[in-house]
Amino acid sequence: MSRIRIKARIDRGAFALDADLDLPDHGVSALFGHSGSGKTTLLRILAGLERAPGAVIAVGDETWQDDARGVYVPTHRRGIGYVFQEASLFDHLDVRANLEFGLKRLPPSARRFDIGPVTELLGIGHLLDQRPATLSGGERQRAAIARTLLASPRLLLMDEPLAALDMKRKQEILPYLERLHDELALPVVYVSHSADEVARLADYLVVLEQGRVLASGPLADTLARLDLAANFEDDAGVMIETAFTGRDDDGLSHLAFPGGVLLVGRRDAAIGSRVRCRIHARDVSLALERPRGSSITNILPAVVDAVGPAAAPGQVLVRLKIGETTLLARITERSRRELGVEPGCALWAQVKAVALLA
Ligand SMILES: Nc1ncnc2c1ncn2[C@@H]1O[C@H](COP(=O)(O)OP(=O)(O)OP(=O)(O)O)[C@@H](O)[C@H]1O
Repeated sequence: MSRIRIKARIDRGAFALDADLDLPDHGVSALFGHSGSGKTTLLRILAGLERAPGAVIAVGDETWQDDARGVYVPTHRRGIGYVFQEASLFDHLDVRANLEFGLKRLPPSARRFDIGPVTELLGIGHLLDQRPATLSGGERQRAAIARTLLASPRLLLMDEPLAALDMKRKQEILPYLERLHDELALPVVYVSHSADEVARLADYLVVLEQGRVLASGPLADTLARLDLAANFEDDAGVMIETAFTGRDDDGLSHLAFPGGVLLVGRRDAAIGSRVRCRIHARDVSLALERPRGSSITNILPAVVDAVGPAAAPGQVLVRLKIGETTLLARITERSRRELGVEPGCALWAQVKAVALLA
């Protein structure tokens, strides 16, 4: 299978980056890490905006940098679309002219996307005659993404595209980013320091810390790793792929996963459709016997797989298996001791909240 290969070192004195990554050439790969961990630096090296001496950068069968072989493809010939935190649009042009800007520079044979489908995808068809200054932050960002797509990139790089937006605008734009993910055959490398954003949008996750790659793997497996939980802090938790299997008369929807079923609020979906669920470790508690008289709907039989430290002092994370599916629970060290929670224990996981991501 075709891959995105990034092998790069850079030494800035106070900061050193040393990465050797092999990302899938499809879907969304997230670069996650705290501020200053090197996410943007890595993206800039991939784009050719910053040159790491000796680096090897290859996307599929195209090599963009291999200094040992004297290969260096400049940024403008890499076929990259770059979306930044702040939407970059020409303020003196209306949205339509902004969109046409990238498109018109390409010969028709090189155009992968058309204005109609792209404006529909990003929900900006009604904004085409407006100037960027009259748009909301979320609309501007959607227009900027549309413009980038219309330049027909081979690879889309997104650097915290939601960071400048408030929560309401973030929620407004996320469904469009999901559609991008589902409907376009365009690999995306997405920089974020939000575990929840990553859980919602990514397929593959790279965790960076102080310029080093701590982990690199499929999203669900990587979010479920106990040794990384401290990096996700209060947002530690898993992502579970489920299938909608039906609804009870009282409106509760059934989401099946390998090992069990989650019951969630009303959801209108086609039978069999896939739903991503996010369960934070902070929303899972444990009981040795099946709780009775609890208002919690999702109480699942589980077996303890491993126990590790949580980011907060006095707390631990417990990795659980429910059939083939992994769940994380955050409890206090005292509860762990008192309940005797050890690998191999069979107990009950009470899930207080399930966030439906798509
Ligand atoms: N042009 C530069 N020259 C020197 N140092 C830089 C330069 N750009 C970034 N740095 C430093 O390199 C380190 C990594 O920065 P980078 O922007 O890659 O991190 P990041 O993970 O993207 O952070 P953030 O989430 O805050 O954007 C930081 O210590 C930063 O101060």
